[in-house]
Amino acid sequence: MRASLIQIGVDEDESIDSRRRRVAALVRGQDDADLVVLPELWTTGAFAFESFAEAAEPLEGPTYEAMAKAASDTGVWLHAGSIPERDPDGTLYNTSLVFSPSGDLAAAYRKIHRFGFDKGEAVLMGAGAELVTLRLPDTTIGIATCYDLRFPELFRGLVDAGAEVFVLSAGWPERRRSHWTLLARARAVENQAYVLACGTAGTHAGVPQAGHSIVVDPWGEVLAEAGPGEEVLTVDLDPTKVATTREQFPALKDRLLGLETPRR
Ligand SMILES: NC(=O)CCC(=O)C(=O)O
Repeated sequence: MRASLIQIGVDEDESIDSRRRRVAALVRGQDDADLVVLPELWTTGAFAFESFAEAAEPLEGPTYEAMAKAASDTGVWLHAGSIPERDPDGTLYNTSLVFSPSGDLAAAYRKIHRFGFDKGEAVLMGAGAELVTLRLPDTTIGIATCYDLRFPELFRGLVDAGAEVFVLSAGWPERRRSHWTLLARARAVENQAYVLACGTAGTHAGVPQAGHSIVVDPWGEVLAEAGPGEEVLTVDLDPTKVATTREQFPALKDRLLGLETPRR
């Protein structure tokens, strides 16, 4: 299974419309991939809080339309990153969209852990309440967004729901890049799962982005890591490695706490 993570440069000198067209063209260039992954809130930038309300879209808004078409034109599964979604009741959500190769919406995930403590996303957006997994032809993906990476219980929940590959869109800042790499590897090791973590490059709202999108295997080895700029990171995964790792080193079976306590 080939995955391409498109680490988009998100700077303020490019309009949202122009970036949307550019990203659609980048997706269309990945026709040898099975799964293409985009970052969090790449239309506005994850830290451009002031622009969320104005840029918010209904679920089936312009980004949905452009990405559904890009997925079907290219014939790939497309995790289109997240959009600032405006629910019909007016609430904003940080919502990730996944399209099938025919351009149908296969999954939508509203970010559960909102970043910003008592400001920014944490006060401007509502919290999602549902874990989301999706069966692809060769594996089951579990979806998470950026700050979620700090909450291991979310990933355990995804494992209990069958996830073998975590797909995480992010807009992670350079300031905390060491946490990004460490946490991506930790989530892979503790869950014996692949982690595909796609971030942004560039600077928006005065916050330099970390880049360094990363793919980690179920043993915690880094298979590929991007640099700081805009880049496409392509990697071949072997989904059977998840089951093999879990059989050969069955630590997940020794869980004693939680909802699904195995008995041996
Ligand atoms: N957009 C985010 O969720 C940022 C998360 C972050 O900066 C951190 O966890 O550190």
